[in-house]
Amino acid sequence: MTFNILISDPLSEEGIYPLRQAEGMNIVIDTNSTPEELAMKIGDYDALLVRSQTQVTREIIEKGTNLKIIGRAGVGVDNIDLDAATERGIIVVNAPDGNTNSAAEHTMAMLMSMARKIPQAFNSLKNQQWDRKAFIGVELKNKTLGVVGLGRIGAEVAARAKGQRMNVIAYDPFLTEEKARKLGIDFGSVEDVLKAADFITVHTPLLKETRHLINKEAFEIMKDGVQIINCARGGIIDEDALYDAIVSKKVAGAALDVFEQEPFLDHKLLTLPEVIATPHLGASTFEAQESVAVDVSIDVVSFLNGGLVQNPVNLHSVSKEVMLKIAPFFDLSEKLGAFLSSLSDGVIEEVNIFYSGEVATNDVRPLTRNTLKGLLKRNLGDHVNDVNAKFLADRIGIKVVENKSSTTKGFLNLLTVEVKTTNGVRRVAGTLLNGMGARIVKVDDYPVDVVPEGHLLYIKHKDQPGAIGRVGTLLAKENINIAAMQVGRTIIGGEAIMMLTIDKYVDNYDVKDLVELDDIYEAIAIDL
Ligand SMILES: NC(=O)C1=CN([C@@H]2O[C@H](COP(=O)(O)OP(=O)(O)OC[C@H]3O[C@@H](n4cnc5c(N)ncnc54)[C@H](O)[C@@H]3O)[C@@H](O)[C@H]2O)C=CC1
Ligand SMILES: O=C(O)CCC(=O)C(=O)O
Repeated sequence: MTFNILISDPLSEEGIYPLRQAEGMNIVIDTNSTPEELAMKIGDYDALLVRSQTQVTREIIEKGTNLKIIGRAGVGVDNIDLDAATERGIIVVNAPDGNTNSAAEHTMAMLMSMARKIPQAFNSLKNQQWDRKAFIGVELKNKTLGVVGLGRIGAEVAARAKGQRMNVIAYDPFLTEEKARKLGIDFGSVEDVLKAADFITVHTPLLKETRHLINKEAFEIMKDGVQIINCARGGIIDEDALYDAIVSKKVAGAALDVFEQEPFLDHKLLTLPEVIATPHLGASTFEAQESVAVDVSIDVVSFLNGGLVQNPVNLHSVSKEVMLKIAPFFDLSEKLGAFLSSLSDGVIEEVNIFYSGEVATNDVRPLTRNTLKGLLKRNLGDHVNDVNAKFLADRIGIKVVENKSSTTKGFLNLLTVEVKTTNGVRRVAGTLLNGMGARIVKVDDYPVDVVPEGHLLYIKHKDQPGAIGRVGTLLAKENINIAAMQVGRTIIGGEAIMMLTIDKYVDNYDVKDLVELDDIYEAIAIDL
């Protein structure tokens, strides 16, 4: 099988080695297309690899009819319409660790350059001026660095600033007093950080909550003469407010690697001598570029070959150890969902999934997604996958509830799926038998022992002599051969079920005559 891979931003050639080495990867590097051209050709590709320049808009994603995976060689995914990708079942992966060090080093380079006015002094010297008075800087030692966002990069910057003998105060929604103490830094609210700092550096993603986090009001509570760094994302700082704060001398310096609109050639902030800037170079080192390209290439190859990914962005991930424990249940969970999609009728309102036994001690969300995939595929088609199954269930208005119990009767592990529809409740339970594979062990309240694969027939009947014979005779007339059969009942002479494995595909129309027979109540074809 051959996969077409489009690389639309410059990626490190060494970094894409895992792609080049993998079998069946047809790699096209095209970094010059306009958005319109990209939209025209994206339909030919299975995977798209980008850095921050390509805007992967909803339009491009919707035209990517064969697209299965988008790889972002870097951290920020604000250039990718994640909702559109999720809706279409396209997985987005990134490379969150590969450029942390480079971005932290760039932040420190910007901090020091700004504090000592190095770019301004260099420019002056190039203009043949030997001016030693205009470029008096400030020391970092004993000054306070305020870090807003203490994630991977923020934490690295904080550690380096301490090496410069700075005091560090940080705010991050996940930062506790204890963690701060361990790192040897102070912690406080955003306001505390803004009020205390001589230098402020932001390291959050650009989100609704962080857009213009540093705005006019924020500048007002800062110390006079504060200096600001943004090597995270344009838009976290309100550029108009920053301009005014510099002009009014509230802010003595700004070091910017990222901007609200990129790329640009003219920017009003660059007319101010207090501002130094780089064109989004935080991750631009050989090491970082190789590392991020390797990370996404490995994920793309693995995913296209049916394997797991390390850094999914629009899919909840679990650790490798958990994945190893729950992976044996993947197929069973999807089959239980598929079984119920045939067994139940009416509009699905609620899905309850009960995990019992050892499996329940793990994070089972990937299994829940798989169950939903099996359940929804019959009506929504093959585009339902791990990425969009939960999204689609939510959109349709299906309530999904996970229930866990570490004990179970009889089986080491038991997965029970219950579907409530406008017509009632149906339930199926399955397990993995040691060395014997998956089994369906209960349908509604009836115990059975059925291998969940192939063409199955579920028949509900009265538990009395002759019922099985009548079913066999009618199926023989239709040339439907029975390969295996299981009968389950709760009380003698009451209602019972037959689970038949048959040798050919049939649909409910093919078996409609069964329910005309005496004492046969339901006959449903189930294809797994
Ligand atoms: N200039 C460049 O070339 C590069 C820029 N970046 C950008 O740097 C930023 C940080 O990247 P990482 O450290 O890898 O991300 P990360 O996910 O490790 O850290 C982000 C932190 O921001 C925190 N946060 C979220 N909302 C917040 C809020 N309202 N206030 C304070 N903190 C908040 C999060 O809790 C998290 O700890 C991202 O925007 C990323 O895109 C990353 C690499 C290179
Ligand atoms: O690809 C790049 O150079 C930008 C890196 C970046 O901004 C990120 O990883 O968030």
